[in-house]
Amino acid sequence: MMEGRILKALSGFYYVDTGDQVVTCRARGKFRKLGISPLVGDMVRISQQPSGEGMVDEILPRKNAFIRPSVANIDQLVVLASGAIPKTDPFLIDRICAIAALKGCGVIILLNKCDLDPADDLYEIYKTSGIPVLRVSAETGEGIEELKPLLDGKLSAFTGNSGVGKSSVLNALDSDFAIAVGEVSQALGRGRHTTRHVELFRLGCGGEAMDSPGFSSFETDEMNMELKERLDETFVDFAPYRTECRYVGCSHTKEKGCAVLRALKDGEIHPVRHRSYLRMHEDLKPLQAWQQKK
Ligand SMILES: Nc1nc2c(ncn2[C@@H]2O[C@H](COP(=O)(O)OP(=O)(O)OP(=O)(O)O)[C@@H](O)[C@H]2O)c(=O)[nH]1
Ligand SMILES: [Zn+2]
Repeated sequence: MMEGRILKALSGFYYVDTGDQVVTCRARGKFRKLGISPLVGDMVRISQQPSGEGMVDEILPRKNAFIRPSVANIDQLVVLASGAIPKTDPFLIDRICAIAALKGCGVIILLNKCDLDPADDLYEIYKTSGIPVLRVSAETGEGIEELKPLLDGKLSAFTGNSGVGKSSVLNALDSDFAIAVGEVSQALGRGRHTTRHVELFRLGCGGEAMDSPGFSSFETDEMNMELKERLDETFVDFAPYRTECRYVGCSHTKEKGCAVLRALKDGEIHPVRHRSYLRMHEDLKPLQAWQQKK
């Protein structure tokens, strides 16, 4: 009996890192009967069959799980953004941050391509939000050393709009990343941009990371009743105010005596953050309990 983390799931095989080796495993039939599939990021108990084949016997309790990409136990989302082309819409960042908060995941915002553009607007928005924000450049290496300790000991999922530099930053952190990803693509006979699977990569500086472009499809998959009910909790910058509103259940949209709106007026909450909140609040409005999947 060994324990390890699933690094990769491909064609019914699970690649489990036990610390000193990566064991290729199949999953016990009971999981399918129970309707559970082991996910990348899962901590599992495995055993070795007499034939030498590994078997996933048990999935240890998950900290969290995501639908697309289907991964588990993410400690933090590293949200890449850029002030240069492609310029990042703060609404994308805010949606990701809200869902991360809902799932008990940390967030770091990286303003990449700062060699081209310092992304002052984005920096202003997040500086006061309580979400760590760091300027980096995969090109010049700026900020990369400061980033390393923030990743150490954690499982981080790198996300952000296409072309923002996720792979480039991962390469700047550890040049073996490109090689590891390249090998997989070659084995599959297609480029990495078309590969659909997710894979964890162990960074030389400590920590594990995954490149997960799929997280931009968050808005459709993870916009659910729970988010609707807890939306204001997921805006960490509202935390000091949202319990101070005059009315219990205040929606922080137009109520009299709303402490969030007061903080907005006083400049304590950035207007762009509150605008994102209003937009999400509107988007979630039509969602009814009966529409919930599963
Ligand atoms: N000047 C500059 N260019 C960068 C930087 N980071 C990435 N790039 C360039 O931006 C382009 C996109 O970078 P990628 O790392 O492929 O972006 P990605 O986010 O992984 O893109 P997808 O895989 O499409 O999601 C490439 O041409 C990079 O060379 C940077 O810090 N500065
Ligand atoms: Zn309020």
